[in-house]
Amino acid sequence: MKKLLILLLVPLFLASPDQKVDAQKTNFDYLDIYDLQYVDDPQISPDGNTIIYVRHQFDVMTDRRYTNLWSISFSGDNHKPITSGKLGYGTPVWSPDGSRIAYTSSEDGSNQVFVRWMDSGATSSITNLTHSPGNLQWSPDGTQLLFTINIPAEQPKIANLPSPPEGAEWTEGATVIDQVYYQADGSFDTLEESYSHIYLISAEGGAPRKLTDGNYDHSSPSWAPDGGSILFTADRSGNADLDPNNAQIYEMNIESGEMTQITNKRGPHGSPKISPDGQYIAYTGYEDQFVGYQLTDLYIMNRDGSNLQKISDDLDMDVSDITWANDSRSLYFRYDEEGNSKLGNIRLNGDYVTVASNLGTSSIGRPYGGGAYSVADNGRFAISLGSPDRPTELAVGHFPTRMAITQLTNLNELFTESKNLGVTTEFWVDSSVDDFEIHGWILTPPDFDPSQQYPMILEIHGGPHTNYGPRFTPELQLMASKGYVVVYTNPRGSTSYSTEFASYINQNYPSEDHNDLMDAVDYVVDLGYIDEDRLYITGGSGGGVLSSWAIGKTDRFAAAVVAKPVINWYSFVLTADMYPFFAKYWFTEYPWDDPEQYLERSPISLVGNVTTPTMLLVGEYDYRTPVSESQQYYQALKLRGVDASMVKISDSSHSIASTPSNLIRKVAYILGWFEKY
Ligand SMILES: CSCC[C@H](NC=O)C(=O)N[C@@H](CC(C)C)C(=O)N[C@@H](Cc1ccccc1)C(=O)O
Repeated sequence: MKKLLILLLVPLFLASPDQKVDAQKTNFDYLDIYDLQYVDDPQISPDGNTIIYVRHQFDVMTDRRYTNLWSISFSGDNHKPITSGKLGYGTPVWSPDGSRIAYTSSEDGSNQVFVRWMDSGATSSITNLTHSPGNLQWSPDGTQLLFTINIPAEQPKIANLPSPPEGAEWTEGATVIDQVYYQADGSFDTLEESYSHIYLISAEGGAPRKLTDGNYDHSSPSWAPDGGSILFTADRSGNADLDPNNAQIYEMNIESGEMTQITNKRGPHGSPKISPDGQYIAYTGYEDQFVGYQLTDLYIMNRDGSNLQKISDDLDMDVSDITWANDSRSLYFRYDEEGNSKLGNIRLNGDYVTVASNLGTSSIGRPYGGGAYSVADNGRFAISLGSPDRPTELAVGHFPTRMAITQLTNLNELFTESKNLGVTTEFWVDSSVDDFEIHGWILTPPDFDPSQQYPMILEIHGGPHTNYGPRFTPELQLMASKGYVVVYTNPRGSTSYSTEFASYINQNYPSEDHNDLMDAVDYVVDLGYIDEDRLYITGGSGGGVLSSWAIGKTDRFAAAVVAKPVINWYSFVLTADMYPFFAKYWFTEYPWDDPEQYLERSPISLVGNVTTPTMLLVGEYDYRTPVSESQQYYQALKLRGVDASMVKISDSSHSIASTPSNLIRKVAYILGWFEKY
């Protein structure tokens, strides 16, 4: 196994002014997507000696992503598969003594919990569930496992219908909906009303015991170190659907089932975890101000909820994925800083340090943040390590000794050795509106020569409270490999800079984020290698909002592809899957009470200015930004006589990139449209 040493903070990737292509290599192309392999969810054993990780691969024949579990030692030796085949294995968790792992798999046809004894390799499914398990957690003594499943509630019955005569072929029937959430992006069928409940099962199998009840969702279970109780979050007010963002922390005694509510401030209380010494509870969240962006902080409190303290005051970046250090004196956490996904360690007094940078995800789409890690009792850790130049690999380190991060896998070595990729260069530009500086990246084509003139694509991220960064992005690499300079930025509203920057667009979106995008375009055009007659603009979701807004404000773009946009906030909040959240947090009134507020921020209000040839592109089953949003814009453009087309991607939700062929279609239609103009 070849080991690569990576410095703790990898310096930023500056493009050489003149990129040389290797004649032995070929440019990255559509079908190459199927050859990529990604490391995800690395789980280090409690003694820090072995890492189990999830390997993602793609099957060109079935067009599916499949996952298997692999094992490797901390030294990089003994790299071997735990599972194989295309059935899907994931969410591995080590037993506290490191003798077993539990994981989920659909090997038996439906998703079940499996346990594997690591010394012998003996493996067995220990459940026989009718619904998929999640959130697997070993009890501290290793005898039991907690998990959650979604249990359907009783369905409404409004009509007494006659049965068809025997042998008759009638139409399917009707779908009766009376719950608040009846569609969720990613689930193509209408949702059944269901609630997430916590179950306990012996690690050797048998009948599971249901711990929670009622028509409430119970999430994020975790054990107390003595194994006598568990923590979880739930909104048991009875109004959780229409009044989101208000889950509280509960402690339940395992033996008696007695439940105590520990928190009561209005707002989300995420992932509660008890310190190994049993003294504190840590959780992530905020006190709800009913606006779109609210910084997620890290809190600690005593076991009974007293002495609540926010310990992440100095960070000003969202905290997620917390893990107590073994000595109960600090916590590990994930955060994004200036478009870079990081692992940090924070002491109880709020002092924090970066443990590792450049964490990566398994996305084949655009360069959004994220990543995964785990930490052993002795401070050894494993991360999913990203880079702009290759898919995510596995890396390890040792926090107490500040050991340099060591990359253990090189699953994509042959891929990177045989492909010419675009090169990512960072830039900052002063805002033309105020004192903010706007961060962006230029992805230049493999054979880039700055003395030549290139077409340019501005690609805009969604969220809007997310961030792009110098991360591997097959979607944008495909555009670069076809000869485009691709520019992407983090306009105001993006996370990973400051609360002030992210919350600027609270109930004010889109606004000066548009100016930030244009400042970035001006900056890159001024570098001298962009053909100003071939400026193109695209973006998805929130990026669809901003790209349609932009062509209503300027005609500088030769063509636009507006992907899965919101075009009309009034119709959006009454058709989108998460409508209670959007209506209550992104606007101050309901649409019928203040339609002006909705219209003035809707791209449809500017469609009368648009002359730019525009393609709409949307997944046929997009329930986040419904197809009707794209249709409104398409029909308005047609009525105005503007060149327009609309591409509906079959079998696609909002996450078009979750199926490789749909991602390929998305890029091919975007580039096909731009080539026309
Ligand atoms: C609690 S915030 C809910 C909004 C959510 N945020 C996640 O990023 C979201 O879906 N935002 C949309 C725009 C909104 C519906 C107007 C969005 O821009 N999505 C982004 C990010 C994303 C990527 C993959 C799956 C879900 C969201 C996008 O599609 O690029």
